[in-house]
Amino acid sequence: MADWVKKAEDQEVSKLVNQLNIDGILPEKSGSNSDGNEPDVADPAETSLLIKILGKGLVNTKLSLDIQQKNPNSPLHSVKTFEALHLKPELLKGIYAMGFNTPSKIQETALPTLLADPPQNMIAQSQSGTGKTAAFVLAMLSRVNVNLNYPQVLCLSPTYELAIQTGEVAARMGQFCPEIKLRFAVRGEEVDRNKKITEHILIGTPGKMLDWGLKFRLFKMDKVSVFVLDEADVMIATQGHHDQCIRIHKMLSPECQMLFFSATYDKEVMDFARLIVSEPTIIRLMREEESLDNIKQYYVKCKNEDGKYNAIQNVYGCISIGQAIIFCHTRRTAAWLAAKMTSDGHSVAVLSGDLTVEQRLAVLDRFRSGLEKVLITTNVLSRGIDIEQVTIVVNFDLPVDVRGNADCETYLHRIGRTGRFASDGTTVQRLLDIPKQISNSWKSQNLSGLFIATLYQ
Ligand SMILES: Nc1ncnc2c1ncn2[C@@H]1O[C@H](COP(=O)(O)OP(=O)(O)OP(=O)(O)O)[C@@H](O)[C@H]1O
Repeated sequence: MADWVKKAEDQEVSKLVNQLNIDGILPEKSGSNSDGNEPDVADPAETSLLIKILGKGLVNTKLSLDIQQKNPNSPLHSVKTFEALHLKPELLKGIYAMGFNTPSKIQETALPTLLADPPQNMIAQSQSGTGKTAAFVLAMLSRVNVNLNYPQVLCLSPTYELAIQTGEVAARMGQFCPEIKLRFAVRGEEVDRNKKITEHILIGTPGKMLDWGLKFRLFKMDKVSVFVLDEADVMIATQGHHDQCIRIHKMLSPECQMLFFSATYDKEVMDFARLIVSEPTIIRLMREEESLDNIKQYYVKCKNEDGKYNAIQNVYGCISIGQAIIFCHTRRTAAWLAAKMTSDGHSVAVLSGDLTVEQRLAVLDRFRSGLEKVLITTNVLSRGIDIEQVTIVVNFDLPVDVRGNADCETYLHRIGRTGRFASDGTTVQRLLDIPKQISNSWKSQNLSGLFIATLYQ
């Protein structure tokens, strides 16, 4: 991320954005955040959960895999069918019952390594929805020895909700293997401290796992044979989780198979991975470069928020718009804009960080089904959420990072349909193509702010 911003800052558009009077609309960096006038930031765990729940099944991709092997003794191969993995028949039945016919792109290569004997360590990075969870859950279920009644598999997730999601996949995939016992190590789960844990698989959050394994010694960490660290990128972003994961990792035996999964590719994630996983096979599904060919970008210079509002009215006055998403910097601006647009007769929904995940899902459901035509939101919705029928994206406020610099990556996520972009900066270059010529009808009078609209064709 930091590299990306650096790269972007070197480029003209970034300078252009920074020259603008964005500071004037930045909220104060300190002080109370109860008035909704601070930048609304996305919580990575909540975003991840939202993406999972909203996901419409497997993301099919023709992208190539980047594979690196640290252990030359581990032969690498890929499979085109689940049968080729020689799984227990009950597990195969579970996979088919879930509607999986063939392995996904990442599963083709990851599964043989995940299931190999002797076990191999793995770091896998690929975007949300490409089949990572299904892959490691299958490995977890296949490694269990049901004759040994103690935890053999630990799976760490960053939050309660994400752990439950993984557990549900495990329960469905293992539905024909009732002898495999699973337990959640999450808040609210109480244990009898005088009894050892007998379940084979523990899925939970790092704090609870440390309590059960280290503080109360309810199972032996060094007897665990598979350790899965899921959503490692979100884990790092969650206060304290990084250190707890490392504490757990230190207690595992050197023979334990270490598996590490992440949807992002930042250096920080990779550094963390290297601490946890020795001699890994690294599998990365390259990120797709979003084609911006069918997207036209316009900017309108405006004096202030009222000027931006007039610009929106102009847009609505001169073209017919299906559905629109409007991004604001703060909840307060979002609420102000929503009130104004509503009073002008627009059907408006607001999605900001003060809503629970359930409420956000409800708002998105209504918007997706067309009940509202305008969705006003903040950075809580910048990544990974794809609403097909949206024809215009408006950056009422341009995204800035915590230091107040242009956040070009977030800009790209906002305007892109799926949030999938190349990491090599080529799309940044395309930002320079923002047409300098502005349609007359979009132009408002005294210009100093900036407003960018993106039209899908
Ligand atoms: N081989 C497959 N065939 C069909 N559907 C699949 C297959 N593997 C996974 N899926 C489905 O695709 C969706 C995404 O899979 P999965 O949750 O494993 O991806 P992921 O990469 O872990 O995503 P996330 O990072 O959001 O957790 C799920 O609905 C899952 O049931």
